[in-house]
Amino acid sequence: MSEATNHLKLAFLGTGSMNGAILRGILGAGHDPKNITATLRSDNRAAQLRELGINVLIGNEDPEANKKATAAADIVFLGVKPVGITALCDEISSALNESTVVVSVAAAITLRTMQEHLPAGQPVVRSMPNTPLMVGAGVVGLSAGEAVSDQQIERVAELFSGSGDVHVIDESQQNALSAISGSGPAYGFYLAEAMANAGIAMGLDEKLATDLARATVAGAGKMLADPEAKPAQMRRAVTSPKGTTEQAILTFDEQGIPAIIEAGAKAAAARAAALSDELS
Ligand SMILES: NC(=O)C1=CN([C@@H]2O[C@H](COP(=O)(O)OP(=O)(O)OC[C@H]3O[C@@H](n4cnc5c(N)ncnc54)[C@H](O)[C@@H]3O)[C@@H](O)[C@H]2O)C=CC1
Ligand SMILES: O=C(O)[C@@H]1CCC=N1
Repeated sequence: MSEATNHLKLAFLGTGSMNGAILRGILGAGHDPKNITATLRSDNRAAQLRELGINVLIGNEDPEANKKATAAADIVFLGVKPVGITALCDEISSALNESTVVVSVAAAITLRTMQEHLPAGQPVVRSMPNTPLMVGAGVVGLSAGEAVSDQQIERVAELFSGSGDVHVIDESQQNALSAISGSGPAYGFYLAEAMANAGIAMGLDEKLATDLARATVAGAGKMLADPEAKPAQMRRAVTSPKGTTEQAILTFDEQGIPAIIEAGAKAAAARAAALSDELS
């Protein structure tokens, strides 16, 4: 991380699963914790966050928490649920400097919707991160609003790039990206869950079955982390002709697993499109 980026003051408003993961990724990449303020609604997880050396403000104790964090920040990450984003934009508008970059991590909320609830000309970035950022293995898609300069989007990209792959994309691709990499960690966990249950169904005890599934999906994921990795080729390397894996893959294909995964991803993207309309 460059010195200039390390010195940026960051505010995380609504520090739950996703903003918490981004924050841990950024700290893991070496950002100075003293330059980070996180807000929470209640003090449930405040102690945990304070252990990271960052400043924590709690909304229930200080109604100005989000505004105070915003006023001191160069970049503000909005990490509340999609339904809460426009109210949060309204709440912080008066505390923003004209050069403060507002980055939303919310699914479905468009740049246009945010811009309508922020001062005219405010630089806004729509992002779709994922939780593996917290272990330095994340993915994020970024789309810049009209007022964002090249330097501002580069700074946001640099912040994320210490803990994951960054893709700057057209906003029209955000829902599809969200359906693959935003929701995708849940698909990986779902696969591990289903594999563990299959082991139990074949008589393994729960702990052994879960350990086998967890470590195997994690190991495959580690191999896939190589940017040159080719999933289909790697799958074939495990699949001996007339061997055991081949029987599993044939069964998956016969039962339509690839089409089921496509249908699931399309359903996620369609939900994002519907939410965009509902919350615009
Ligand atoms: N969980 C995930 O894997 C991903 C989530 N997202 C997006 O991240 C956003 C947050 O989702 P999660 O982190 O899963 O939810 P979460 O419920 O874990 O986190 C939201 C946090 O914001 C706090 N909060 C709500 N209103 C607040 C306010 N006005 N001021 C301060 N704090 C406030 C809540 O108490 C909670 O701690 C959503 O918009 C979602 O679309 C995006 C990509 C992946
Ligand atoms: O399920 C959700 O709405 C969020 C957005 C992408 C992943 N989790």
